[in-house]
Amino acid sequence: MAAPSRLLIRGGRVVNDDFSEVADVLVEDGVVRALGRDLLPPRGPPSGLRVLDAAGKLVLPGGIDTHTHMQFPFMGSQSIDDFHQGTKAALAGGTTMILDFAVPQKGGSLIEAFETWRSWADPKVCCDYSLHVAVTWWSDQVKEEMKILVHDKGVNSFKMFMAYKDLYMVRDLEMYAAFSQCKEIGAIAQVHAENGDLIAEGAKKMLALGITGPEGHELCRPEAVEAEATLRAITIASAVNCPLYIVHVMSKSAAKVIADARRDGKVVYGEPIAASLSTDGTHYWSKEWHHAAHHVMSPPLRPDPSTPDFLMNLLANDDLTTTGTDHCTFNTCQKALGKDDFTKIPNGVNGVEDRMSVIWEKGVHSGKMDENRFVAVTSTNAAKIFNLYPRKGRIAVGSDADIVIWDPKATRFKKGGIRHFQIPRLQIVNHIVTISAKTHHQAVNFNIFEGMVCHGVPLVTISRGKVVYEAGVFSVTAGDGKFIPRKPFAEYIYKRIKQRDQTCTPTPVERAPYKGEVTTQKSRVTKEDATAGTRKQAHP
Ligand SMILES: NC(=O)NCCC(=O)O
Ligand SMILES: [Zn+2]
Ligand SMILES: [Zn+2]
Repeated sequence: MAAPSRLLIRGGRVVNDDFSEVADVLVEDGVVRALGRDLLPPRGPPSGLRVLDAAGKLVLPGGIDTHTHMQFPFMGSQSIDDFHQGTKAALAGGTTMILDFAVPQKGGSLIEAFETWRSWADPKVCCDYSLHVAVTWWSDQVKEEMKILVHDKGVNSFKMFMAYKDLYMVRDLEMYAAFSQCKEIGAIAQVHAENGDLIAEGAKKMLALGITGPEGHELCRPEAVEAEATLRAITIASAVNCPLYIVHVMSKSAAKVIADARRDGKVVYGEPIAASLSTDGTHYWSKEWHHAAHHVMSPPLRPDPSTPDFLMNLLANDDLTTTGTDHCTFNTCQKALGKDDFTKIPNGVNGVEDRMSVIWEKGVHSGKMDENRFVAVTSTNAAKIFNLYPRKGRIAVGSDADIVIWDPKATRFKKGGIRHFQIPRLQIVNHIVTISAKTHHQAVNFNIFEGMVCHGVPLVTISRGKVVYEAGVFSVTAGDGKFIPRKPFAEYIYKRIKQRDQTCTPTPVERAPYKGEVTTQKSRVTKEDATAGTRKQAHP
């Protein structure tokens, strides 16, 4: 990346998760150097300082998308957004960091998977990124590799799949072992919570009924299948006092399980995604096969149309904590691998470019959350959980200058008549964005948010001090983004865990030794003994 420029973002309303204030932000060498009123000298900007006027706009920490799958080899295909186009699209939507997943095959090395993903991402990424690593099987080698990944490679989160039977699915005892190791090395356990056995049986049943279309995908994995696995994962994590993060919360039932667990004091976090917060599973019944197929993801979107509102309310009140997208895109011809059998449709939807505007629209514009909560759920909470805070997820002196100048007002430029202008590949009318596959920057040829009108618009995106996207134009090159290593034992999640280890570990009851008679133990109980025993009990 070219030498970071000096920037002064002037007069905007700086929004953090806990506080908003009108202030200038001075950016130098990729970080925030100063924050305050009237930072511009009265004689004007010194040479080499670019001034961005943010009056009337919001100045937000860049978004952190906690869940993406760029160029993921999956279900006989590879997701079409690679680390280049996918991260460029992220920047256009106001997201300045993604957390992607390195996923080894069963029996494969976690470290090799991690290095493979790095070799794909490093030369291509346009925004900063980090990697979660999946645990798809269990052995001493996996246990050791988790430790190495944490100590030497900057990983502090491991994901277990409870679904995708025979591919990635792990069983309860494997999860117990993996969660125990996470706790030992200071990582957070993540789960894709769905009962893989029930799904496999349900899928057979649907196919036997002649249901081969995308509706079969939802029918074989109803809400209870997600809720049961969510509760099971929380129960296992709680048994080993390990912090747990439930990825892609898709249903009201699963969200209720998480909310109940949090109210019970469990250290568990739920991540709804842009899709589950704004659209629903009625699309699976569309008469257009390609339309229905483009919504196929796991867990599925829910046919209950009250789901998005419900999840957004829980996100607003902290029952749910972060937001991702599970951005894992496949073009129509790739989805068509499953044209005769829904189980073969590559799973995944878009969202990396859309998340910020969608959550603004459905969360803030709707009145469910304020601008500070918006920042909490789109960046700060993720930064805290994954130990990136306050480098990321905050605008403060010393933080990385990952900043978005955000226009929250639909008609602020209007002075008589509609100001309607078109800038390359982004259609804005009075700064209202209408999402469309025709104008988005994502590689995929379909957008599940097609036609959604959003009032919150990223005008300028700044990545580590450099303006990378402005008025529809990119100034970024593949490889400009950086891998951001993460340290273990994030205080935000581990303070409670450590304290509980000290104070909540069971201790034996101190009592005088039993001095009475003890029956002799027999190596094998005969039928006569058993009968005699029963008689003895019945007539003491
Ligand atoms: N979610 C999905 O459908 N595709 C990506 C893989 C996963 O996260 O389960
Ligand atoms: Zn998943
Ligand atoms: Zn995923």
